Amino acid sequence: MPQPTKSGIPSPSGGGVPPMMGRGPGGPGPMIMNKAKPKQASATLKRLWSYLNRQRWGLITVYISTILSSVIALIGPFLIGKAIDQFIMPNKHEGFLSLCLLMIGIYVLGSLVSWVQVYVMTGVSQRTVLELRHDLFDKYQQLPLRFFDTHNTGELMSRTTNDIENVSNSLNQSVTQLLNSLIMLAGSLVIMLKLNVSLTLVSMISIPLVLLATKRITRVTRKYFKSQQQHLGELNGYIEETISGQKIVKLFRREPVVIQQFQSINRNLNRVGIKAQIVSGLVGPVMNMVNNLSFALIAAIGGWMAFNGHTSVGIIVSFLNYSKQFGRPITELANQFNLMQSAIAGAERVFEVFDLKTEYEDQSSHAAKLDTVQGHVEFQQVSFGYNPATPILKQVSFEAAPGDMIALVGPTGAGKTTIVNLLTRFYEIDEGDICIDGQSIKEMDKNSLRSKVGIVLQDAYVFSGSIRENIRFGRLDATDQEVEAAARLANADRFIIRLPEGYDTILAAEGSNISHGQRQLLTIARAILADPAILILDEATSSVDTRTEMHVQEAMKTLMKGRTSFVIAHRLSTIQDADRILFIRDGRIAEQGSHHELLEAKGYYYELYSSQFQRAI
Ligand SMILES: Nc1ncnc2c1ncn2[C@@H]1O[C@H](COP(=O)(O)OP(=O)(O)OP(=O)(O)O)[C@@H](O)[C@H]1O
Repeated sequence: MPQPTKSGIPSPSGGGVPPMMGRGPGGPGPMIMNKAKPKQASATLKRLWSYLNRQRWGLITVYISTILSSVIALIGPFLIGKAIDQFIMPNKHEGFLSLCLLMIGIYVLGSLVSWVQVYVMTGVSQRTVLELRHDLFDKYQQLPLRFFDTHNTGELMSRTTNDIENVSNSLNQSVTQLLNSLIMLAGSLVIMLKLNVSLTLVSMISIPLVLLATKRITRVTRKYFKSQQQHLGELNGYIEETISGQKIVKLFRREPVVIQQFQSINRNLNRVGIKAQIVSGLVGPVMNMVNNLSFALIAAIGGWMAFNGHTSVGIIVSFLNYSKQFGRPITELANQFNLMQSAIAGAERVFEVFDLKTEYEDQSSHAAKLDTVQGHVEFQQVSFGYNPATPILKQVSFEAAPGDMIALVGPTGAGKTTIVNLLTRFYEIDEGDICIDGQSIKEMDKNSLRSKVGIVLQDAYVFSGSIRENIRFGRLDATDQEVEAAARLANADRFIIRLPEGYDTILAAEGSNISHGQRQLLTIARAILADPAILILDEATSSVDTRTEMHVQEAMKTLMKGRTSFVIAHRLSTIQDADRILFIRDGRIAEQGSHHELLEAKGYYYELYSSQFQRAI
């Protein structure tokens, strides 16, 4: 079972520059986002709508309650006008109380319906973002490692949290308000036309002004909102890297540099944030100004008409109320369009990930599922580069018989890890072929292939959770007895039973409460439990003490028994009895043979061996 790696990027070696200094989102490779043509806002909205529309019944309830509350709001001013013209002006008391009670009843009902609308809409929008978050996380699990090489963790987290949160906030308000505004607009217009046509025409002067201003402002706000989200992603990425690399930051006393770099990213975010807020904040005052001007104009003209007996005071009061109601939805529509820009910006960043190809997309539905694997592995003229422009492996060919132990040695950066990365199809080869038991891995189902290949990485990765859960990650249906048996075979049992909580000890994030060697033993136990036919071992002997090293070596030997194993060896002492040693140099197999054959050949291996065991020769 392949172990999850945090990323495909080789872990920082602790050089003079902390890992977070140069790396940001983006970089070379074909899996980069944000380079695609900017999506049309309407296409994004349509996609967002398809998510929202999955809550059909909730939405229908929202529509009905919105229509009801809007109609109730439309009836109010009509009744006020009626009260003035029929009761107050003629000084008539009979029936006035009933009208007042009717008005109170209608407003109470209006509030109740609004509450239902808010309640249901909150559920609808929350479920929508729940699905969005689920689909995004699901997508992350299906993207090839290449994607994670070029995007940093914090930035991806930002998409899952901030961007989706933005969508949620906007959806919650916009859907109901948009509908409400449209109904109010249409309703007010119809009633106003009925009340007074010329005054209605005066009210409509503001519409083109509002439309023009909204169009201008929203275009700019969407750009700034998206930029704000991008900068926030960058900021989160930087925080994540700096916190993961705290040890190195402290060791190299780079706190001031890190703070300074953070400050620079923070300022950029602040700059864009201010712009986004200022521009979007313009909408309210601009709309209010237009509406107030139009209100004053109607009041003046209407007042003049009432003085001259062209219409009644009640009608003018009703009309003024409607003209306010007519102006409000226009302002709100403008505001909602503006707010929607933030949702669109967030959704665009989420959909960008959705549009990436998963690593299973090219896989044919007839891809072979492996049953039992003997473990015969053959590399045939394999060439590969992470980036097509820089080939890393060149024409690599070798063969391993079932149960063989193949050691890969050679200088750093020669391509040893790359060779094993290809065996699990973490990356696809450019040329040549890799066959397991005579069948090309290209034709195999990836999951099935990976279930036959176990990896124990140098950078032993454990999850937060109990020790038992961590070992069981190798095979989810394993019983407690099987988990413990695997731990015993891996020599991990000794340290586990000495812990106060034993197998139920909870490991902190990334296993920081146990030692590196212990983490390694756990990952060996995990691989034993998974029982793969083929094994990849990235030897980690440098960071553990001699006793632990002995335990790790012993456990690895147990693990390798009866399996085809590929061992990336850093110390040559451990691989002398390998069936074949491949000396990798500059992406090619420079030499291959047994330990003795290679010593006799007096080539690269001999040189390396001599430098490590000068006295032994
Ligand atoms: N994910 C990646 N994206 C791009 N280039 C990579 C990636 N991983 C490795 N490389 C490059 O590929 C080359 C081979 O790296 P690889 O990790 O296979 O070397 P290695 O022999 O395992 O080295 P080491 O002994 O230091 O682990 C190096 O030049 C490295 O920079």
